[in-house]
Amino acid sequence: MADVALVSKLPDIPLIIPSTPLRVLSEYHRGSISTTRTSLTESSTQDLDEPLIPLQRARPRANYKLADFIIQRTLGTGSFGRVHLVRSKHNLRFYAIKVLSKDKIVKTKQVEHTNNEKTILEAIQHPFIINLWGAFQDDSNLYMVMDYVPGGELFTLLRRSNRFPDPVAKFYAAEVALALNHLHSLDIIYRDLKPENILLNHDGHIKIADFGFSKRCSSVTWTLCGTPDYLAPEIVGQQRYNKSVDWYALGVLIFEMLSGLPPYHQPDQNTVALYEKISRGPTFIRWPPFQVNATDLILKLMEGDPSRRYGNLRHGAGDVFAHPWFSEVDWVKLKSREISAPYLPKISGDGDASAFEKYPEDNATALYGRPAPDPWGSFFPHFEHTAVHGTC
Ligand SMILES: Nc1ncnc2c1ncn2[C@@H]1O[C@H](COP(=O)(O)OP(=O)(O)OP(=O)(O)O)[C@@H](O)[C@H]1O
Repeated sequence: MADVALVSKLPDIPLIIPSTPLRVLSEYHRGSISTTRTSLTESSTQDLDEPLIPLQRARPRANYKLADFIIQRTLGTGSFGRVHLVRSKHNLRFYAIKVLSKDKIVKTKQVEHTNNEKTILEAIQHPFIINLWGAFQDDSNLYMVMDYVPGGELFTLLRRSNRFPDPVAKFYAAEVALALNHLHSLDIIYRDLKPENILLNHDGHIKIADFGFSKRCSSVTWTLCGTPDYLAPEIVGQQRYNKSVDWYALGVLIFEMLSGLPPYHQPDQNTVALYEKISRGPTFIRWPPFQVNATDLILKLMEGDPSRRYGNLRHGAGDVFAHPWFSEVDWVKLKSREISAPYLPKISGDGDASAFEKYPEDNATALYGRPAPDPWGSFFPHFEHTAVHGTC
């Protein structure tokens, strides 16, 4: 392990952040996809798994209800609902609540993914992964109460900076690698790594959010899900795959951080053309002038054959940690957040949400907690039915 911590040098490296309006940035947000192939269902994958030891809760059970919070504003929107900044009426702290429409989840066949998100998140305690404090439901929606991460998305910082200098990309990549290693040690595949899902805390360290596609799996699985730019060739090729798809995605992330765009990006490219390029592999692309070690690690992570991919070899994540591109990283100090982050979000106070883009506040919040027919409640047994009726 290196004596000199990476990143003791990092704060000297200026990040050039032009003041691009956030609304423009949001147009480039990439949607995640999820399709469970009909011939091979999720349940068939269970048969291939060795039995898994049930996950333990990382925090004591907390019972929340809508009336415990005052909703402040929207922080983000997703396929099934919104994430709001809220304030607890009891301890006056700020939290983020993700609200998901049960109807939309059922209609898009995401019930299992949503239940996975909740059970997995409540079992994880890691410095670089979002904390889930509790979850509940009312007649129409599911609610997940998380720590509020005020620094915004790494995506926003990257688009505003155009690209990151090598040591900055290395800092974020190293924190992501630690988080992935932790997830994999619990047999969890994350499956949606991208800058949009990496949030920055007040101290500039990362918090990975959005576990909507994460899954416990000790061996292989089949579901086509993730974000097209970040899909490993075996997912695109509809083959079975394992947690090494997360290491592949780390390779794409490093490429995107260093160059500003993902490896196979082309404006107005359709998904079929993108998938063809992913299948052919990164040696066919024109490489920007990265440092030799960076290129080498990206190629080892984006290896098309999972049995030869870094992170999936005999030494597992150890090979990634020991790669020369990471040679300056003091992994122990990094994990304990003793290393200063390269960029400190400008946050004026506890509930400051200026790092997030502004979303029109529709009147959906007025409907939260309202009595309604509830045909889907039993599909979500881990979300307690505790919501009060009426406004919050
Ligand atoms: N704990 C949090 N603190 C601050 N902001 C958050 C938090 N969780 C989520 N967000 C914001 O809300 C956005 C949407 O959250 P998330 O990705 O979890 O929702 P989603 O519905 O699963 O989205 P998608 O459909 O894109 O997968 C995030 O990109 C982020 O900007």
